Amino acid sequence: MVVFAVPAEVAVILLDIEGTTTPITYVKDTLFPYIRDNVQEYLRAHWEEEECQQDVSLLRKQAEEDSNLDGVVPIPLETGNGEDEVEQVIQAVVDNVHWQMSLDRKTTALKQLQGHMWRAAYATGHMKGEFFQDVVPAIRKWREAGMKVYIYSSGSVEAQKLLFGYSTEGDILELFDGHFDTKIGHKVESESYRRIASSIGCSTNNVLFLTDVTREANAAEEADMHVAVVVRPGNAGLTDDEKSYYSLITSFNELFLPSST
Ligand SMILES: CSCCC(=O)C(=O)COP(=O)(O)O
Ligand SMILES: [Mg+2]
Repeated sequence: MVVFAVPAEVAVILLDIEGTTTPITYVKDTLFPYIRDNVQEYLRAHWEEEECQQDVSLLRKQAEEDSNLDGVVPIPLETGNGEDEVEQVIQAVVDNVHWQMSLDRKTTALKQLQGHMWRAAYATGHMKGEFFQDVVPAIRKWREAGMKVYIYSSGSVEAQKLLFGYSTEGDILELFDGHFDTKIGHKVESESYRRIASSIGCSTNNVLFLTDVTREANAAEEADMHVAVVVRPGNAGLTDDEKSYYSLITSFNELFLPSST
């Protein structure tokens, strides 16, 4: 087994979700289809609620920022012109969400709506969060060794809490010291990692970030975090240069903590 020796200065392990703790197939075959199939019905059922209107406003603002992108679907303002107009706006939101998802965009607006939609699906037992089998035992071991463990995902903090709160392993939220999403900044920007360390109250070099995406690893490393790239079944392939540059792990069991015997 290949071993990644965690540097002694590391006190915090920061984890990505999709492709790191959780199979990409779970996200692509369970989480995302639920959104595609249910977004229209969800919007019709919740349209009058403040939370839903806030989600729509954020998506509208994002569509304005995206106006130069190919295929973007603008979301018109509702002027109070009756049910037909509401249906047209809902259809625009549905088309915008489908368009963003076809590109696997990680905008805060899309992720916020998705988090709100998954709430009902988890609470009714329709979905349960899934993890690679090494994940939960390893996190328990790290915590016993005194490590703090945080999540940083493009999925909204609410969506993260649902995934870990309603999972095949039960409610395992207690295993995490905190959660970050794109509200702190995008995962491919190094400033986001500086903000995370500052919010935790440590230096960036006290943090080890585990992710499947090399652009994220690169941004974290630029901020002076330690990184290892996680290679899991179903993840995107790495180039030869990436394979030789990054420390790679295929299981959390390959992390060797300084206190391990
Ligand atoms: C609860 S996370 C849902 C998955 C998701 O929406 C996503 O975009 C995953 O991105 P990650 O940053 O975890 O790779
Ligand atoms: Mg990922």
